[in-house]
Amino acid sequence: KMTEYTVVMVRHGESEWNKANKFCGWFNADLSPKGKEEANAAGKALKDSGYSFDLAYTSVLTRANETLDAILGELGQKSIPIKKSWRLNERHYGGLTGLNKAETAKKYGDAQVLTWRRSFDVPPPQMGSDHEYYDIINKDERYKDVSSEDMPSCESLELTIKRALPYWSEEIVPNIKAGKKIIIAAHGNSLRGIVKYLDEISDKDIMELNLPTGIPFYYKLDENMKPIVSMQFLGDAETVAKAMAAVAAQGKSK
Ligand SMILES: O=C(O)[C@H](O)COP(=O)(O)O
Repeated sequence: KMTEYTVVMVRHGESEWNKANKFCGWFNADLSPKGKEEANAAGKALKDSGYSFDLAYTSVLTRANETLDAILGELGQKSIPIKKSWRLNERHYGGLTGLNKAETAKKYGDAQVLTWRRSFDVPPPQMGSDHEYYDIINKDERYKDVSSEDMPSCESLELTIKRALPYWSEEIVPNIKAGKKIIIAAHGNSLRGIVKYLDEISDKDIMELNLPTGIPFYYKLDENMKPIVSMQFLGDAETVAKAMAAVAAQGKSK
């Protein structure tokens, strides 16, 4: 029989800054009440489908951590090991952090905002040390072990992939291959990076992918980590499509 590994991924539930339609990135926004419900529902959906996990991965951002906790709570699996890494963080939104996405589109145009949000290699403007959120992010204890070379001031998807993939390949993959059942609770763009890599999506086609909040999806991978089954959401197709379209629309002026 062919070796087959299942890995589950989930973008955190709606955050307070998703709700306010603000560029968030490395700002540590909390889950909104709706986001907490989404996280619980994600856990229930996984439970109903018979999932259990041996090991969980998440970023160092509270919205992803709390989503994971809610899921593991629903599964009755709060005691499995949880590994956190800044390498699974959302992409760093640089100078855009804290700006309203629709207002930014009004000011700079929908095309510019689409480039900032979804292009492969165009980073947003840098976050300077005079930025409102610079100290809050850069002096945060959770980054005390991140070297100054690794600490971003803005990230394109390409740069996000460059720091997320080593964690996937060197930390997560060996545990998948060891037979551990794994869940990764992370972010729209860090997960888009992993998905792009797994499915070999082109730099152009990845622009179209908008991950919804709080809906788990799974991959089935062969022994070379090539997808046998790609990105299957635990939710009906129409709900998923609507949630994806809503994410895409966040960056439009109206
Ligand atoms: O960081 C953010 O603002 C969101 O979590 C992801 O944003 P995006 O969908 O605009 O890339």
